Amino acid sequence: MLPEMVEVWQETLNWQPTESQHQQFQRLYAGILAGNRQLNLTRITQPDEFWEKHLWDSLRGVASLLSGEEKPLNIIDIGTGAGFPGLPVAIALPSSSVTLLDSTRKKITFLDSLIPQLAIPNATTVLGRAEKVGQQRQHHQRYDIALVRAVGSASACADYALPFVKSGGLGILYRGHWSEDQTDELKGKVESLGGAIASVESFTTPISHSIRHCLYLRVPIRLG
Ligand SMILES: C[S@@+](CC[C@H](N)C(=O)[O-])C[C@H]1O[C@@H](n2cnc3c(N)ncnc32)[C@H](O)[C@@H]1O
Repeated sequence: MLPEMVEVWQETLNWQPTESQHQQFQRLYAGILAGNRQLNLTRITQPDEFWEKHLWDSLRGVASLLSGEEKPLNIIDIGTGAGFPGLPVAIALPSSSVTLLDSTRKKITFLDSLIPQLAIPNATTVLGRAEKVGQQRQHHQRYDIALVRAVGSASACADYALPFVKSGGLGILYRGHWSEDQTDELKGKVESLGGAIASVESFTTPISHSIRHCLYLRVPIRLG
């Protein structure tokens, strides 16, 4: 069973799951544990660790969207693996559409069986490589937000994410340790892709106090 962590959600993200969202998180945890018996999906299986690294960390990247009235957004999670950060985001933002993209067929097959069990009607999957799918008409510059966690270097993640992002939208890169020098190094890359580094947020996770960063890459509003 996952811990409820009501106060921690509230204090750290100014948000807490409803009872039905908490049940969806429980079903997600059970589904990942069951999937892990056949597939090597994640090393993170203990309840507290799963809560922190898969649920809380996934939602920390979109914290600013959680409180207040939800605006329906088109979101893609690139290299989603077993569904992170995309599935917790789809549960927390039920008015938004979340596309889960991965290049590994067995991961997408797993997600296709998991999504109906979790009753998440706003999540769908796409099988393919980000470099290719991001150039397809139905995906190119179609998303308000592109999320990328643990898929490669920051430069590669920016390369994957920004082609999906529409004018005025955001690429969100989930990183561990990060330095100002790395921001300076990434700046040219992001600008060559037509974006800008809007902000870098640094935080510690609530249980293990691990250091994390989120990089917010803005695609400017294109005129004309
Ligand atoms: C280390 S896992 C991270 C999974 C998840 N984002 C997380 O944080 O738990 C990386 C995933 O990215 C996928 N991947 C790697 N390169 C990719 C690409 N070019 N396009 C789409 N998916 C890719 C892999 O198949 C794998 O499932």
